[in-house]
Amino acid sequence: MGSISQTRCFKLTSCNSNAETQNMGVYGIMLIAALSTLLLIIYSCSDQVLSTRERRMAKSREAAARSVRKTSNAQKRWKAAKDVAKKSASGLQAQLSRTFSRKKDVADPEKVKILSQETPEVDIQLVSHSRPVTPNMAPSSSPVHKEKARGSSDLMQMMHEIENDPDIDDNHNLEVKTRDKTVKGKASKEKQPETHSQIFKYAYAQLEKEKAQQQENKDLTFSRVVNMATKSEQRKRPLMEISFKDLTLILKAQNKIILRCVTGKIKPGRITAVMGPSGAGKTTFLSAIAGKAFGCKMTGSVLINGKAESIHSYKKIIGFVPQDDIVHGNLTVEENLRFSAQCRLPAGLPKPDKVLVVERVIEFLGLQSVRNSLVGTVEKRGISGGQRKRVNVGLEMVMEPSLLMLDEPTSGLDSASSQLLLRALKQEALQGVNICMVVHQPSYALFNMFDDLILLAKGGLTVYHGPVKKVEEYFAGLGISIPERINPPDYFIDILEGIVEPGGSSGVSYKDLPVRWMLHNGYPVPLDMQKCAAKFGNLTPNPAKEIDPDGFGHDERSFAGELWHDVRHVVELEGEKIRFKFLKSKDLSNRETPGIFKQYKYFLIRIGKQRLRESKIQAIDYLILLLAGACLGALSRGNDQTFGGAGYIHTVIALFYVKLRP
Ligand SMILES: Nc1ncnc2c1ncn2[C@@H]1O[C@H](COP(=O)(O)OP(=O)(O)OP(=O)(O)O)[C@@H](O)[C@H]1O
Repeated sequence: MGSISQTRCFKLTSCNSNAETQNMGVYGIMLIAALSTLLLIIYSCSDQVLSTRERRMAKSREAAARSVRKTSNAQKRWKAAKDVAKKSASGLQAQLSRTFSRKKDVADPEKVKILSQETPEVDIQLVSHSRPVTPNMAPSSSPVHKEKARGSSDLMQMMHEIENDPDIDDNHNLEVKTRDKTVKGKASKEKQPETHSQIFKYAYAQLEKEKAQQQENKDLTFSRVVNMATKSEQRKRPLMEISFKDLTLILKAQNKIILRCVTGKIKPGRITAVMGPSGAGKTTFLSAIAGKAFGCKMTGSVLINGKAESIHSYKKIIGFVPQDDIVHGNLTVEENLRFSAQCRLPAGLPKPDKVLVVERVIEFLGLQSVRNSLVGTVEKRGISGGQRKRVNVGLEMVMEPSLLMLDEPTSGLDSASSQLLLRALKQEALQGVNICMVVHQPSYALFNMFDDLILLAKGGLTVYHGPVKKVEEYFAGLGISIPERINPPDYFIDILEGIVEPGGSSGVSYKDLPVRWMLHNGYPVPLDMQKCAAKFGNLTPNPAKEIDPDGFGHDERSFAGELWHDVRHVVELEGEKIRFKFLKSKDLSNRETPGIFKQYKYFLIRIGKQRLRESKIQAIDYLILLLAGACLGALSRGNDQTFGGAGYIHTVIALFYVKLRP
């Protein structure tokens, strides 16, 4: 009698096919074990791959920075020594010429007159050292004189050599010697630095040079600084002056006016602050200038460099920093900036110059200490709020814009961080960038760092637009003087909010201020404001078009009519956004950014990095899924009739479970 017990078959090749005895469970367990191990490896090593790579890069960058710093310090010491040598040389000259003249006086009183005429020539000859000192000028008889003259001659020789030494460059045109080749400044002209270390040496050398230049500029007049800035080696940016006339914006959905009759100009090389009470239309104003006021009907005109062109034609050289974050939380500070620079700087710009731009922005914004830190997400904390704000601004600064608009970049920052940001923006303005930013009640120190001010009242009306230095004078002219120990911007906002009654003899109410501004500049006053204008004895001969400030066309609509209006508005709004994103208007920016494939490549690299950083979370997800699948699979055995359908269902349930996980 043979045994009826079945032996389990583990080896597929030796089993009868489809035999009941095939033990597939073992293969399942092996597969699950292998996958779990792989996921555990990913979980524990994914961060390591990136961080090891970053550490290596950081090391080579730091070495490059150290080497450049060392060279720069050596040059500074050399310059100082040269200055001292120059000083002693001129001291010696003065002494020599004094001695010569005295000698001549004593030796030949007849020649005093002639000598006094010739002395300057002696000096010139000594300084230039182009000709030997003639015997009749330098007495040769005295050994002391001979010694002095020789000393002076040697010194001048040395000076001359220093001046003409090609290896020593006053302008810190640093020569970066690497193991295999020499990388000279100005990468775009010379041979390109190739390795990571060479590129950083080049970038840091340029930065040192710029710093030295700034140091020299400190003592110069403003016009000379501007002159030098425009002559500097940094690429010149096209200048953009934006003038706007009677700019009025009406919210289509609610037929509500949110900006009214705003007239003025924002200029290149200046920082304009837009201030006003909450809801005054500051963000709307910025959006209108940037061509991003979606869902609004805009009237009036916006001119670019005096021409009626579409602002969209300059999209590539306009930076816009919105109130909300635009940074990627799971990238480091440097990666965020680099990605923005790669996609938005001119395609033809050599890589070292792109690195230089990023390094310059990191330096300006004081982000060196957190350059390798993750920006951070809700789940994973990263850099501080203030640093995050600065990275937001940096994302737009690295694209080297000509017009930079910022919506409340200093909100939530302490005074020191705000000033640091403003100083960085001042540097940008020196490059001819037109900067316009919304600020909320800045400190007095910060307020004085702006060049121009646009003060808006509720309803989007202008109260003042002009230099910051003249705002107090203007209000004083209206009889509004700022009380002592009160911060002027705080006082203006309090008046415009209606919290504080403007003092003084004029009896001006905050509601009168927009009309006063219109009358002050001779702008046409809208009909509905004429009554107010009459109070001040002025009526404009050509009043502006009448608009109902609280909206217009309050026609009663049926429910269907209202629904149709809303749907049409939503469709129009989306259409505007799509047109803005995808429709190409004539490009007048004169900048060729990387093509679609190159941008896609950068995008893939960025996504790859982000996924790798998220892989810890993903690995846990898949591990849970795997274990859930294994447990549920074990409960339901597949056979020829069901094809393991129940197992699939359980797997789908497990997948849902994983995806629903917070
Ligand atoms: N798309 C929109 N939909 C509805 N209302 C809008 C829209 N855009 C602007 N507004 C309204 O227009 C007015 C001005 O808004 P805006 O954001 O420009 O003000 P703000 O001065 O920047 O305010 P804050 O200082 O509080 O940011 C507000 O009353 C706002 O509600």
